[in-house]
Amino acid sequence: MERDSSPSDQFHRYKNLIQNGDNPDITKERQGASFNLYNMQCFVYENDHKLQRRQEILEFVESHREFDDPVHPHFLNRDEQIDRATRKCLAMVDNLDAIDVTDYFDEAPLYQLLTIGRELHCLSLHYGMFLPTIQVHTEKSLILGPFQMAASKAILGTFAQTELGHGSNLSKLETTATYDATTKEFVIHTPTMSAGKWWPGGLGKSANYAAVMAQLYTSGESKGPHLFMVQLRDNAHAPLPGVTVGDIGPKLGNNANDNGFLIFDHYRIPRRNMFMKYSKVEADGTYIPPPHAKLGFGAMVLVRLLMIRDQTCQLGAAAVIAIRYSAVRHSAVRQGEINEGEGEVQILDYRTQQYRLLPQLARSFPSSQRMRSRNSTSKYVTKQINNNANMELLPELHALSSGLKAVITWEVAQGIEQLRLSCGGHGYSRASAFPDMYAYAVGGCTYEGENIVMLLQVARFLMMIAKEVRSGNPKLAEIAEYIAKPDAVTARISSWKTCSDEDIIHDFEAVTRKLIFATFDRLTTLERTMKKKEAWNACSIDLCKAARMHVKTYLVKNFLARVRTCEDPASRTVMHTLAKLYAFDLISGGGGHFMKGGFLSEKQFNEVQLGIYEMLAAIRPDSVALADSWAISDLELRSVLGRRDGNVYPALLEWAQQSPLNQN
Ligand SMILES: CCCCCCCC(=O)SCCNC(=O)CCNC(=O)[C@H](O)C(C)(C)COP(=O)(O)OP(=O)(O)OC[C@H]1O[C@@H](n2cnc3c(N)ncnc32)[C@H](O)[C@@H]1OP(=O)(O)O
Ligand SMILES: Cc1cc2nc3c(=O)[nH]c(=O)nc-3n(C[C@H](O)[C@H](O)[C@H](O)COP(=O)(O)OP(=O)(O)OC[C@H]3O[C@@H](n4cnc5c(N)ncnc54)[C@H](O)[C@@H]3O)c2cc1C
Repeated sequence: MERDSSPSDQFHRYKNLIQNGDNPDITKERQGASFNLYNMQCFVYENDHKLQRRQEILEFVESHREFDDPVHPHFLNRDEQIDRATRKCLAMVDNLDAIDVTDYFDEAPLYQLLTIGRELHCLSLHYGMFLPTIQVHTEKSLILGPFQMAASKAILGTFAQTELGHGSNLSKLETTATYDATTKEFVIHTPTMSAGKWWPGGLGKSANYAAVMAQLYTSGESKGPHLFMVQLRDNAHAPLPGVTVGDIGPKLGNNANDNGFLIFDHYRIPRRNMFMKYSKVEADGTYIPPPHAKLGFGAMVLVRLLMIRDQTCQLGAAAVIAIRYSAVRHSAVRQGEINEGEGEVQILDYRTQQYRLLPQLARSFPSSQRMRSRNSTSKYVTKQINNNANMELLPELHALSSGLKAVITWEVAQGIEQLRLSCGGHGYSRASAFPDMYAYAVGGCTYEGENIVMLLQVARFLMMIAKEVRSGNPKLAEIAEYIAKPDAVTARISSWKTCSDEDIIHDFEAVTRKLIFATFDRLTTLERTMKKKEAWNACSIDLCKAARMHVKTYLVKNFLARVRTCEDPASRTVMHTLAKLYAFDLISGGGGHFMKGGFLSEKQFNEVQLGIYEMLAAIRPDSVALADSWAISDLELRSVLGRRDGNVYPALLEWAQQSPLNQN
């Protein structure tokens, strides 16, 4: 039987209805902004040079055909996804001149987003961890060879640390590297099933080398986990004898990445393949320890810092999508009319919708800003370690990177989910980009240090500071100076219009201090009757709460400080309101901590709630322009719902048209 019309015909009939030009609602929103978009974008990206570089990189990618996608990636199967990502990846690294490759925080991630998209791929670990491991852990005199080979892709590597049985607890890893002084080799071995490496990205099919974390044994003694450079596959890419390797199968996301497993059977590598910048094994087997026991974990610290910025940008992009969509979407049901009879409203006008969107938008700014200065802190710390063997800043950097990683990846993942829900049914479609964003972001809560485990590392640092403060002889890191300030009995917060930045900071610091000392007192009391580790476990929920609050206080202080540097008054005004919304929303969410002991009165708490509602109304007219201030191109956003021109419905039809089910 002949059909009236194919899906394709029907689609083309609709396509004729596509309007030319931008959606009028979104244009009107842009015209109503209270600030100059360019000035705001310069503030967000710190200067116009960075903004200009974003545009140049976009133009470069758009003008190179090898970055095109003949088929929309959403409609590919896993093999095709891996092929596509690999092809793009190679094109990307063949054109590295387009970017400043040393700019890990801005240009490199942007370039990758524009070329491949939002997912880990076959070379993510090569560039994200293998190269940094070589940089951080190879002796200066030896670095050139391996670095050049890795940089030129003569070898492709991954970072193989996690095992089937142990991921967080590095001290219990089971893979062994036993030094044989007679042959001057290490024997790498997987002694049990749980010792098999599991998860390393790019290991399944792509990598021919790995930085392998293994327990070092020399002269019959165990020396703890150390890193080794291990060749896994030969020139024909077949696994070498003694190496069993493969892919671990599909995951929640990042399926273009071939995460893999790895088993060693008494596999021998030369002595020089141990990464010996900090600790060494001499030819006769003598062990030389590192200047600081945890220097071997340096590459992880660097990647945690990189993740913070990258993940925050995902939240920014998710907020852009949801805000733009909320400006073009109208509520069609009668109860959706705010004033009956006046017709449908933009969903952006619902206060509940603003409450879903704007705190997430606010959340996306502070951590992205701070990462720029964290970048210089990490460079400074690395320099100190390299030049002077100065380890003093290491605990601070570890606590800060672990804490920010844990708080931000969690907030980003939750934020993306909230923003997805705010887009109703269309948020559930992959066309929106939310499912891919969420899958990417939520992985960050686990990899590079499971979030709770990371918070407990921050708590260790805070308990150490609390102990020093109580002993009256504190040696305080900059991020912890407030812990030694005198107690405050009452909160200062008042109406959002009148309360100062100092008032907000005062209250955050006071509440965090109380939380830290209450936890410290509970811990020390329990330690009188329990073993230390049992007492720690009994207190661990409070320890995590204190750690989270410490990180949030840090973020609030830095957001407010950054806003003060904004030179354009109109941009500063709206950013300041956004920073206050961020702080007030945190107080509202953490009300229990603030109201404990009557620190924040009920009247003040009501002011906070009312302040949030009023700030939502104040920011509402600027919300689309604020989303635009992220300066994210459509290619980077990869979302039908978030397109700049707001022409969502025809684009959704066009996207669905590519489904293989519609091809016959
Ligand atoms: C593009 C890139 C994509 C990335 C993809 C993902 C790649 C990966 O996931 S790779 C695998 C990542 N794995 C991890 O992150 C594992 C997480 N676990 C760890 O880091 C550790 O086991 C950890 C920190 C939890 C505990 O370490 P452990 O040796 O047991 O130490 P612990 O006994 O708790 O603490 C010892 C001391 O060392 C300190 N310390 C621990 N780590 C560090 C560090 N990195 N730097 C400085 N100090 C540190 C602690 O602060 C503590 O100090 P103190 O005694 O003064 O309080
Ligand atoms: C997408 C993805 C990519 C990855 N890529 C790599 C890679 O390239 N290379 C690599 O080596 N690894 C990689 N991993 C592994 C990753 O680093 C580990 O999964 C991560 O470190 C957590 O370890 P785990 O899986 O053993 O979790 P576990 O430690 O088993 O955690 C399970 C639960 O136990 C809790 N827990 C564990 N220890 C404690 C504690 N001391 N106190 C309180 N609670 C605790 C955790 O909070 C969590 O709730 C990847 C993982 C994912 C998901």
